[in-house]
Amino acid sequence: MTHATEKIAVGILGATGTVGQRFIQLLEGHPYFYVAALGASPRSAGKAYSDAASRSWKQSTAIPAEVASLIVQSCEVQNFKQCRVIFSGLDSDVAGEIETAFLKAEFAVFSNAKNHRMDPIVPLVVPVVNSAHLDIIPHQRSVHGLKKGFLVTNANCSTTGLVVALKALQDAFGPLSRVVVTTMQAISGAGYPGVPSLDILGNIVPYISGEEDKLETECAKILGATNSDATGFTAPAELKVSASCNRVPVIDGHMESVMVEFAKRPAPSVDQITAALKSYTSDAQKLGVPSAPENPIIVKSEADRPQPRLDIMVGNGNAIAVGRIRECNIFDVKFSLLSHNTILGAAGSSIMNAEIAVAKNLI
Ligand SMILES: NC(=O)C1=CN([C@@H]2O[C@H](COP(=O)(O)OP(=O)(O)OC[C@H]3O[C@@H](n4cnc5c(N)ncnc54)[C@H](OP(=O)(O)O)[C@@H]3O)[C@@H](O)[C@H]2O)C=CC1
Ligand SMILES: N[C@@H](CC(=O)OP(=O)(O)O)C(=O)O
Repeated sequence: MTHATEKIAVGILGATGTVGQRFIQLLEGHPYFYVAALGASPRSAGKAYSDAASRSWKQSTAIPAEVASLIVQSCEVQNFKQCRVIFSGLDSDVAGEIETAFLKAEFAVFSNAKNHRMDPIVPLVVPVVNSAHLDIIPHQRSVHGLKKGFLVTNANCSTTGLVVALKALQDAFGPLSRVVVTTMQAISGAGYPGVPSLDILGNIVPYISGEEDKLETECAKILGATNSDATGFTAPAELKVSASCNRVPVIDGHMESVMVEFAKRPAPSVDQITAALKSYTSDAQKLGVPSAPENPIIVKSEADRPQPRLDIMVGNGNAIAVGRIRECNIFDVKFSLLSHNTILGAAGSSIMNAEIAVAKNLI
């Protein structure tokens, strides 16, 4: 059989960027999807992908041959008619309007950009945490008068790693009251060409524009639930998150130092917390989608782990690594976590969300 009869045609918007490239790499040989169209800015439109991305391609695998020769399109709906699914890695300066146009044209849109994340009828889904939030899609469709189209967003990449651990703790021990997180974020988080080498080599920059606000607001939406008629989301009342974000000279992988306080007393012990993190499972696993990691959380027992260079590919980049779980003399527990910012933190989550949407017959 041909691709078209076996697999679902997908388009990638922002295909030349850091996230777009990761989509192309992860979709090579994907069992459900094949790349049928690519979009980027007017600077790239009209060129073969291999020419448009010749300088910016930074993946450790080559551009797949069937993608290299595709002509990059401008991000207009009529250029993607053959696609059912749109993965967006668009710059947030343009993502809002372009993604809305694709939604209204009945595409299933999976976005990495911040623009629609806090929209009250858009699910903000980390696939190993809250895929149940896809239940709002029938309501979203009815609001927009759509039959097949919908829009799902991923979280900010630092939020993504954090909420996996927080969800495991919330499921096991009830509501969390306070979370303090300090991030050490890789330069690939800033896209390409990103942070100038003179700013980051041998240095740490204690500021990432807008990042702390996103961590502080997105966690509550993700850790909340859909309301009883699946027309909105309710956030956990108790949760307060405070974030401090830093850019560090690491290529891929966001590390986070996390302190957590539980709402209920007495707080669980370090052993109970460790066991809960190790045994955490997600709906993505239960649905058996191809990208779901066997264990969403890998607990490292060595005193000096996780580390980006050694642990970044846990679960093929779709799990998080947690270590240094210990008592905290201000809150209840503290630990370090690591997640892949362009896999689980971006393209990998979008792809797993789309796999889940297929499993739930939304596509
Ligand atoms: N990098 C990461 O770790 C994460 C990124 N994100 C989000 O994902 C999105 C992409 O990020 P990233 O890949 O890092 O960014 P990049 O800057 O590397 O890529 C941006 C992409 O957007 C395209 N683009 C820019 N302007 C336009 C335009 N006017 N019309 C159409 N396309 C345009 C670019 O095309 P061209 O090459 O032609 O200029 C490029 O393909 C952003 O919204 C970002 O916030 C989310 C989570 C993690
Ligand atoms: N701001 C993140 C990446 C990103 O683009 O996030 P967002 O999609 O929330 O703007 C980083 O710099 O590491």
